[in-house]
Amino acid sequence: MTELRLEGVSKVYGANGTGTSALEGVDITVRDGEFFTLVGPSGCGKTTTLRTIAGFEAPTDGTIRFDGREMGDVPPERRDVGVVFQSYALFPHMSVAENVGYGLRFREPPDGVTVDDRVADLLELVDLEGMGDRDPDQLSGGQRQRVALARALAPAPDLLLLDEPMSALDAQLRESLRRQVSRIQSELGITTVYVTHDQAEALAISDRVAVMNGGRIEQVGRPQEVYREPATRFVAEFVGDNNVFEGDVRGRNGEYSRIAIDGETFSLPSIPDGADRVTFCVRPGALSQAADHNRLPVTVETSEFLGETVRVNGRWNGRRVVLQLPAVPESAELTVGFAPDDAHVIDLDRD
Ligand SMILES: Nc1ncnc2c1ncn2[C@@H]1O[C@H](COP(=O)(O)OP(=O)(O)OP(=O)(O)O)[C@@H](O)[C@H]1O
Repeated sequence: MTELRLEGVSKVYGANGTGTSALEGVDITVRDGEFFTLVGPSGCGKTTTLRTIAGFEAPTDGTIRFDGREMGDVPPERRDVGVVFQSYALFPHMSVAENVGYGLRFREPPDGVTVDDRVADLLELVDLEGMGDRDPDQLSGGQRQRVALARALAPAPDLLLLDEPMSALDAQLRESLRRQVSRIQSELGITTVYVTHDQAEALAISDRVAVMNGGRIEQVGRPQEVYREPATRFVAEFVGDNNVFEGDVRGRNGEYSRIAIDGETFSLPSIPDGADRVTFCVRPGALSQAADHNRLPVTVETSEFLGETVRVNGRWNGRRVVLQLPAVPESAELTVGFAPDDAHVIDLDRD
């Protein structure tokens, strides 16, 4: 099994590196057996990162190592990497079994088993036993992606790379495939890098997540860390709904700091001396009408019924505010508050 390391990896497309800068100094360590996800908006460099790991693109700068071994001169077919792309990319004129067996064209099956046995094992692993004789066009989208996964896993690669493998599927199928991928990954214990623009999917499926933006890594952490303790404003706003505020630090009040925003005073957990400005965030679920601290009046603009809760979009002094309430509010004006400990400080500045 394999540890993957990216050290200062940059990529500039175009002749002589004069075109688009897609990656800027990306440092990532993916631990042996880990399910690691690259998440970020369209164009942030996720696919480019995956393609440089696979060897389909050469980095302009930096180093990629598998278990300490530099991959610079190693071509893709000698990297022991299984890749699954967004589109199914199955061969339409080959049966399901032939598609899976195609993964073994460069390599003998592991442990001396026959190709047929290996293909049968893999079809069982992806819950497609008995479907080997079908053509790809006799399968659903989810089943085709499972064939693609079986094909990638056939030669027992050291590393599995998945580039938005579920994005062409409907929501229900996506969730069921997500559970299957998760089960298979932990059964095999294979080091996996997964790419998605869907932050909810990233949080649900990963051991750790790297949030990318503009070719850079904004934060790497466990899903709970990235969600509860975003390191940057971008992460706070990209991962789940959030409210980000900026205020002036106005001294202490016991164990709390006093913060002024538009002349109103708020209490936050104690802020280190020397900071004049603070950027902090409060999750929608932490803003409640019952809270008696840090109250702010909100003008409701839209309400979205989500089943268990209602997402309310509103404004406070011109700022966008998102609330998560148990029911659609009865009035267009309401006051909510938050407990100081529910605020997370993102950034501190001096004037
Ligand atoms: N072959 C290429 N030639 C030139 N520029 C490219 C090429 N591939 C990607 N880019 C550019 O590099 C940047 C990163 O693209 P990349 O595909 O890695 O992003 P992404 O995060 O995977 O986006 P998406 O989620 O839309 O697939 C973008 O600005 C893109 O336009």
